[in-house]
Amino acid sequence: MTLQVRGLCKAYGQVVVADQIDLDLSAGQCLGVIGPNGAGKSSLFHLLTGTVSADAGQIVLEGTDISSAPVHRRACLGVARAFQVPQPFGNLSVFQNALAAASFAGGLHGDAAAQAAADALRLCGLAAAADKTAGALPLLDRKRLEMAKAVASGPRLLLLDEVAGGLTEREVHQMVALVGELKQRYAVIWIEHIAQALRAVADRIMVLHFGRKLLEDAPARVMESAIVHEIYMGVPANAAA
Ligand SMILES: Nc1ncnc2c1ncn2[C@@H]1O[C@H](COP(=O)(O)OP(=O)(O)OP(=O)(O)O)[C@@H](O)[C@H]1O
Repeated sequence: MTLQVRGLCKAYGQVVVADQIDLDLSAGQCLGVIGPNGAGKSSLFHLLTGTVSADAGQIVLEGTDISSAPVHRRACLGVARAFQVPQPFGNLSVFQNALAAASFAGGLHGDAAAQAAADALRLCGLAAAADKTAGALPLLDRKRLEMAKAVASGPRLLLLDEVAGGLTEREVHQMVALVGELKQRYAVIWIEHIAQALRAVADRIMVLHFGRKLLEDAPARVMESAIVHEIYMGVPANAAA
């Protein structure tokens, strides 16, 4: 098991962002995460990466308890995140961006870092763009680079934060194909508002609301569930029965 989370809790005063969250995820699996604005989706990623510390609960990555580990330690152990808004070093080349991720987040040096960067670019469809200036890439390629940086760091757990947001329908298909490739190697958690993208690649979808896991099930069952209709469309669960 790549990731085991037990009883994860976090509140900011009265605002509960994680309420006894349990998760189990293995390499080869993609867990989709949905929920209305403020449900606690981004907070879950902050708690997993360590940018925010939990009030209670346990996070175990490949058998190592990382609950109290700082951000850089978790990154070296294999927690990687691709952000919704790509944040490349705009003046550096695509390759240099991937190399920086392999070096600083992945802890690699010399040839090993260069190899990891090249492999990540190839996997993410950016090999031909390696020498381009990162800031000049079109949006889909900037998103690919965001994923490649995460891959170059040597992840075990890949956290994808709305990586399909802002893309055209055709580009969303390409992103789905890429996530499908990545999940064959890593455990993937994907926060995404685009339902058909999650349906296409997620093995399970978790629904968060006020920090609580309301549901975790196969995508089709989640999308058809009365709970999801209620929290997104205001249709009372008992009215759908
Ligand atoms: N540092 C903080 N201090 C106080 N409240 C916070 C803090 N970070 C998040 N919150 C609150 O916690 C709640 C959950 O926020 P979070 O960003 O996790 O939600 P989300 O599901 O990712 O929402 P969205 O879809 O809008 O990105 C929100 O009400 C937010 O205002």
